[in-house]
Amino acid sequence: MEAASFSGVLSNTKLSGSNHLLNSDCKFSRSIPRSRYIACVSRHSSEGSNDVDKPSSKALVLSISDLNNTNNYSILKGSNLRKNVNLQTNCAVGVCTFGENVFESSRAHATEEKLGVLLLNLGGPETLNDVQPFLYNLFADPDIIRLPRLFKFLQRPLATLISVLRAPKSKEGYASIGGGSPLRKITDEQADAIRMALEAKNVHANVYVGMRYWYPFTEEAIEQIKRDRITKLVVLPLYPQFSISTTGSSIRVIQNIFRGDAYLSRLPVSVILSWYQRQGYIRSMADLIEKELGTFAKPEEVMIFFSAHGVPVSYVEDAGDPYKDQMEECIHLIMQELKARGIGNDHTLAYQSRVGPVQWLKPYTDEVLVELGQKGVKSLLAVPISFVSEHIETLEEIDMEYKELALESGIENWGRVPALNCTSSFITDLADAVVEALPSAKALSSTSGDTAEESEYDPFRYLVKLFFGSILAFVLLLTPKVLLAFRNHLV
Ligand SMILES: C=CC1=C(C)c2cc3[nH]c(cc4nc(cc5[nH]c(cc1n2)c(C)c5CCC(=O)O)C(CCC(=O)O)=C4C)c(C)c3C=C
Ligand SMILES: [Fe+2]
Repeated sequence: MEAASFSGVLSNTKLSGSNHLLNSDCKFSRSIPRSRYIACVSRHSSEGSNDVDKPSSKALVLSISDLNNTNNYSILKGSNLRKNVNLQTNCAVGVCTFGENVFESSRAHATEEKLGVLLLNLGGPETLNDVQPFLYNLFADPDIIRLPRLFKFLQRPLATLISVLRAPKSKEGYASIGGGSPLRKITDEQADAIRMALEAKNVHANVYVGMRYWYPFTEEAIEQIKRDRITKLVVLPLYPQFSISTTGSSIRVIQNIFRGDAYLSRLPVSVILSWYQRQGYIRSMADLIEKELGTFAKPEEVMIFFSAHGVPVSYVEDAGDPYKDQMEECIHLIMQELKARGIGNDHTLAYQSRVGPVQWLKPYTDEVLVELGQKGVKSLLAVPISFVSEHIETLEEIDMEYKELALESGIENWGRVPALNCTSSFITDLADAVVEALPSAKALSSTSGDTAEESEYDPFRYLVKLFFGSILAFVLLLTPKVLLAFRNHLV
């Protein structure tokens, strides 16, 4: 097989403003400078191929640009990003390295290499008391509530308002699955399993877990990485598909921390941006689906129902989030794999878990379930596809809410594919992804120089914007339509 190498640049520019994690007892309630980043991944290989594991000769350039500043990814739309998403189909793993083109790559190490793997995940409340502060952290993330620049100052008050309004409904959900999220436990188990799978390949690594919105926070994991004097790091988000709201948000946090730290900015790092196209993952998903189909009396009549976590349409259409394209590609690859095994069931994709009064990716899971029931579909297998661990949206939303809705709508036989969790073929594949990412690890910038945005910072302009922004926000928030929308969609 032709060897492929990945190279890229992940450069950032500091902006005025700050991010806060403000849950009451969070150790990291400190200002973290915001940054925007441009991540480019290019791939070089001398031979093209359609095989998932054999990269084509075209360079892959995946750019993620200007998250905070323009609040959109529009400069990528229709050009690089669309092209790249298609190219990524043939790519074994999308790897991004920090700073390669800009800064000198890491020199050979005189000291012994100490490998670290940082698993990124969302995090979830462990008790019902954690729910509101967890939601606060989530809604305070500018990659989750994407406010226009003029309204950025409303991020935290809005996060407080929405988290307080949403908390009772969320608490009910977490109460019904045992009083908290299983995410931390499962992710710890996955970390352990990946460490052992690497050991089996004679690769010795410390594996860390960094959550975006709850303990152990990404900041804590990075502190530990520093204490352990890791000399090379692979960052592996536990989201198969890239979204601004998941992998994008976590990478931004890492970048902000790394660029301000002398040790970290010199640490060679590879970031695996997405891995939904890896054969090991596709085959593991197909295995689970095949096994679960076997539990139905008439497996060939079962509708395979992929239910993906939704994102607001504006992420995809205005900000260029590749999530929808990657999701469709991912499902195509799984269905291809099933077909190769002689399984030709009908399938469909819908999006679940919408929050708030904006348009989310369609079709919506609840609406499609009703339609399928009305059309006479009798057997349905739900496949959660955005996430690789059991969590509230599989255990409560799919297993309870959607199941009930499906049965009410005329579907008689219901099944659900379990999350991959620690499935060994899947864990082995993630370990392979880590090993493949190692050669492209490069150090992030050690230069921090002021950026255009910083030098453009003008306190007078800021105050004027704040003044008019506040008036506009006040008027908007009091609009009966907005108030009603909040009430209907959050509680
Ligand atoms: C409001 C915007 C949200 C976006 C955008 C979003 C994207 C997104 N989320 C996941 C995965 C998970 N989300 C989880 C919980 C969760 N997500 C949101 C909101 C958005 N998610 C909320 C408010 C919550 C809390 C639960 C609730 O109140 O409904 C979780 C569960 C964690 C757990 O506790 O078990 C996961 C996992 C993806 C993959 C994604 C975009 C692609
Ligand atoms: Fe979510």
